[in-house]
Amino acid sequence: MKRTSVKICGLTQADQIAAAVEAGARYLGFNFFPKSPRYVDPETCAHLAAEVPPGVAKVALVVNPDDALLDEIIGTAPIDMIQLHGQESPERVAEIRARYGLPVMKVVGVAGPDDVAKLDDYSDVADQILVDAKAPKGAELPGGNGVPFDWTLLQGRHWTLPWMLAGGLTPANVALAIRLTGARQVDTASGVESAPGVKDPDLMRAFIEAAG
Ligand SMILES: O=C(O)c1ccccc1N[C@@H]1O[C@H](COP(=O)(O)O)[C@@H](O)[C@H]1O
Repeated sequence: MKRTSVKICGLTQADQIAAAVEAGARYLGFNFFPKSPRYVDPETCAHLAAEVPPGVAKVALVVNPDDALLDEIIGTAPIDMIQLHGQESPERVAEIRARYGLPVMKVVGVAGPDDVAKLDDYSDVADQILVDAKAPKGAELPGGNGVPFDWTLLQGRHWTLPWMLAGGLTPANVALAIRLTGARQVDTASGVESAPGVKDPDLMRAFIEAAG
């Protein structure tokens, strides 16, 4: 029996989805950030989403989205959850949650204790929190950089919302990350790829097995 729920993020091909589902992923992320090597458009996402069985959540990853983009995504593809990976304020998170009636996972990038404290700002407006590494200075992407943060920053912290750990997680380090943080949900994008945007079935299987 699995103890840890795994999200695999940035799927772009039907065969990758089949492999992720087969390996036991509970969440699949579709990336709508145009600069990402994992980008999909809403139409492509709708086709891919048709391959996802019930019980596996289809998550739309967006960065500081306006309503027009969200209207297009939600109106085109059967999305189960919205992942907000930008600088969305608590007010904007609440607005998006109310407008679409979908669960919202707000991402907070962490590099130090002040960032960890920011997680509390979202406890009344989001459904889940995703704790990611803060993007390195000058990085083109706000996430998906394969960089971990100091996991001990989360030790002794408790939140009322369900939360997920991300940031540079790989088959080699995910068990340690879980042990140090107590995470029961983990997310990976680049850590299970053979090249940027190309998910590797063996790495996805190894990641989910190592997460336990
Ligand atoms: O993966 C991307 O390209 C991406 C682009 C823009 C925002 C977020 C992105 N990915 C998310 O970042 C984290 C960590 O990724 P990694 O495992 O370090 O590669 C994860 O939540 C992805 O969903």
